Amino acid sequence: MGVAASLLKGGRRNQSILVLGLDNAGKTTMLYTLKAGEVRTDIPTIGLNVKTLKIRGKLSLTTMVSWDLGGRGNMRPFWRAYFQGYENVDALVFMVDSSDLKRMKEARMELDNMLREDGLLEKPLLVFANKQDLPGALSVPEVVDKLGLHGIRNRQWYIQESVATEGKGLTDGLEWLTRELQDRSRSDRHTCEPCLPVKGPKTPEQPDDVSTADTEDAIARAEVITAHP
Ligand SMILES: Nc1nc2c(ncn2[C@@H]2O[C@H](COP(=O)(O)OP(=O)(O)OP(=O)(O)O)[C@@H](O)[C@H]2O)c(=O)[nH]1
Ligand SMILES: [Mg+2]
Repeated sequence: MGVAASLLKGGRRNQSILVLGLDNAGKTTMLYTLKAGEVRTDIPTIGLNVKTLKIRGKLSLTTMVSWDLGGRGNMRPFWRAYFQGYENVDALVFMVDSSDLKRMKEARMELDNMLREDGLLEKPLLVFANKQDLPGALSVPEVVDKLGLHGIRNRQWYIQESVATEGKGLTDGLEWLTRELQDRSRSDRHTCEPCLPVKGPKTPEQPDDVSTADTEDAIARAEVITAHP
C-alpha cells in the first residue's frame, strides 16, 4: 500500500492530509495532474517522493507539501513513526482503483486499519473512487458498499468519483475536504480560544510564503514546484 501525505498550510495554522491507497490506485497521478497540464502515468512510487504544491486562489496562496511513499507491503509501522502517531494529521484521503475488483477486499482492509489508528479517530475522510474511465469500474454506490463506508461512525466522510489521469473529480473532492477543514477550524476557534499553533509532521521543507487560504477557488490552479525525484 502506498501513501502520500500532504501538509496543507494556510489560514491560522498548518493542516496536514494523509493520502492513502493501495499501490496502483492513482495517488501519484493525482498529484501530477493537480499541476495543470502535466500527467505522468508511468512511474510506480519506490521509496519516498516529496513534492510541494502551490495553490493559488483569487486572494490567497496555499502551500501543500506532499509525501508520497509508494510500494507494496505493510509500511504502516513506518508511517506511524514518521508521522508521530498521526496526532497532527487533520484529514485522510483514500484513493481506490474502482476497476480493480480483485483488490477491493485488500483496499477495505487497509482503510479499516488506518481508520482504527488512535491518532486518526474522528478525522474527516475523503474517498476517491478513481479510474472511472475504465470498463467495469464500480460505481460510487458499489464502492461505498465494497469499502463498507456506511459502517463508518464518528467521522465525516465523502466519496467522489474521479479520473486522476484527466483531473476529473479531483477538485470537487478536495473542495469538500477544504470546506470540512475550514468548518472544523472555525468551530475549534469557538471551543478552544486561544488556539495554539499545531505542529505538522516532520518535513524536509517548511514553506512559509503562505497567506490566508481560499481553497474553494484555488485547488484547480495547483502548481507543482518541486519535481519528482
Ligand atoms: N485509466 C486510468 N488510469 C489511471 C487513473 N489514475 C491513475 N491511473 C494509472 O494507474 C497507474 C498507477 O498510478 P500511480 O499514480 O502511479 O499509482 P500510485 O497510487 O501512486 O501507486 P504506488 O506509487 O505504487 O503506490 C498508472 O499507470 C496511471 O496512469 C485513472 O483515473 N484512469
Ligand atoms: Mg505513487
